[in-house]
Amino acid sequence: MSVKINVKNLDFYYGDFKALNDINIEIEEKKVTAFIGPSGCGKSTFIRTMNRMNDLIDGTKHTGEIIYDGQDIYSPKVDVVELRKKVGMVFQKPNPFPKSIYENVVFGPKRHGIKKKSELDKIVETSLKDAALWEEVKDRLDSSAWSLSGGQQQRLCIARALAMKPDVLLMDEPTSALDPVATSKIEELIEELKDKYTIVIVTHSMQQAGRISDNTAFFLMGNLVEYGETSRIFSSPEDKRTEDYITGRFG
Ligand SMILES: Nc1ncnc2c1ncn2[C@@H]1O[C@H](COP(=O)(O)OP(=O)(O)OP(=O)(O)O)[C@@H](O)[C@H]1O
Repeated sequence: MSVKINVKNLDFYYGDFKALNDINIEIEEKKVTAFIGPSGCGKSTFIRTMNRMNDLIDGTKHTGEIIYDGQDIYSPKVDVVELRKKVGMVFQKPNPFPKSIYENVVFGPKRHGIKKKSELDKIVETSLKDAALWEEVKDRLDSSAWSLSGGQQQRLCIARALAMKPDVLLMDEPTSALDPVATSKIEELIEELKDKYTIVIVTHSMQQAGRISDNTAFFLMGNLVEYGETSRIFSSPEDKRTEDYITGRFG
């Protein structure tokens, strides 16, 4: 197995509150890793540390390391803008910009200095194809992104992340605001994307984790209780707390 992100002894604090406690995990390359656990256990906090989105919140601090591409992402040598380009993120609620479909996809590449129309056109087509949205929007690229359905908007947000040519895609409950049909489209898409990208997904749905992930990590009150192959975690969990959670006996 090839490790893409190696987290070592990570503690994370909001002010005095310790939200993550001594997390150690190896995220496998080109696999889907699901984070599950009850509300407030630290799943979102943890996924947000992986591209330093928590830096935007005042009063946070951490100890430990997140090794990506051979170095700690919190090292002063790391350029956060470059890091977020390589480790892209898709959020719970689709959040396209109030711009056209085309402009949403090229937003990042343009900010990174790509100006040539032919190059931008190519990025739009490739990213939308990879996000399984091209066929639905190719004749209306100039329409507002807000004219799309929720599921289409979320695929557009995935296309927007893919336009940056990321290496890792972090998804924080990407289907929680979507209906079952749109959800299954995103799940199919994730299945396809893992050929090219390392994917980490936070999900409230154990069924979803079971359907789409290769590995599952179960969190409880800031601790990583158990981590392993999804089929094993769901069929024979080693920790009683994992078993209670996946069988619905938790709490
Ligand atoms: N910006 C913040 N400031 C202070 N505390 C926070 C902040 N964000 C999260 N927390 C706290 O950190 C803990 C973990 O929250 P987090 O959102 O990571 O959990 P979660 O497992 O993703 O929950 P959910 O499934 O409900 O989204 C919670 O106790 C939460 O109240």
